[in-house]
Amino acid sequence: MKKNITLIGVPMDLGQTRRGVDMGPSAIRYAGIVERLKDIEYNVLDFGDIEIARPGTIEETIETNLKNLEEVASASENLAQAVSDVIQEERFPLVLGGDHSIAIGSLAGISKHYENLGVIWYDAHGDLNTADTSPSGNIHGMPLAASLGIGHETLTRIGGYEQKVKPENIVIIGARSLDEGEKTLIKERGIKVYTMHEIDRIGMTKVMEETIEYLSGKTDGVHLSLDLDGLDPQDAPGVGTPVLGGISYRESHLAMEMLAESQLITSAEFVEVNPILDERNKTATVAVALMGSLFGEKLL
Ligand SMILES: NC(=[NH2+])NCCC[C@H](N)C(=O)O
Ligand SMILES: [Mn+2]
Ligand SMILES: [Mn+2]
Repeated sequence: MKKNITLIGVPMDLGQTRRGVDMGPSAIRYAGIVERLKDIEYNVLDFGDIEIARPGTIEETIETNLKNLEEVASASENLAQAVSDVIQEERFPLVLGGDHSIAIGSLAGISKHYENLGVIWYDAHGDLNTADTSPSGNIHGMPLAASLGIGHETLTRIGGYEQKVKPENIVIIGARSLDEGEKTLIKERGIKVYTMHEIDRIGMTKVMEETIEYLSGKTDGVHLSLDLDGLDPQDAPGVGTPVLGGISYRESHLAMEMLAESQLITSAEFVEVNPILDERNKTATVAVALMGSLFGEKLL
């Protein structure tokens, strides 16, 4: 992994309806991410935050059931540019959310630098909805579909090009809440998914070994998109859409450590930290600890 990291905060809460997730980047900084990475010898720059328009301030020109579409699209374009610039400077982009809709912008900025980008989607959800299949109209339930080039044009065309990731280059880990349309898409496109069933059954060690093996042969870079709700709500309570029966804190550390060893990850984002719903900044603290492991922190 590269020794230079640039943090990009994305105080976005318009991809869903629970306020507070826009404070995620501050909470993660407060939990000590910069010091943590400097302690393990990284050169860390903090880019600051991407500007997010207040809801309703951009003129609505598109007829749609998607909430805050114009504002999410505008922030995504800005994020894509910032992330792309960081890669151009040969630094590792570490994006701090914000709700998961920001992955649309991250992937738009990252993918043009790779022929065959891999994506690890660590999440309770698939985030594979479109305007037609979404039960909520919340864009944070759509970023993976949009990045496949499926869904509303405004979202699939961010960055000026259509498909950011191929279905065979995606691995979803931790799934336990999928809508019907998402299940259909997973089957039709052949997306690899480790649900909680597989994690319980074969264990996180095997899940990560297989994931690393699956992606290392065919990708020239791998983006980790980690939604804190992939973890069990007991370990990460500060999230807007918690689902019982998730990945434990320990399993998650193991996963990050194995990714660090593999040296496969070339960009990452940690999303859905909502300090208002949290217990004494626990979820941001967990996020920082996981980032430590992802970047090679060791006890001894
Ligand atoms: N990034 C997230 N937390 N996504 C939750 C999505 C929940 C639900 N599947 C929806 O589309 O509304
Ligand atoms: Mn989720
Ligand atoms: Mn998600």
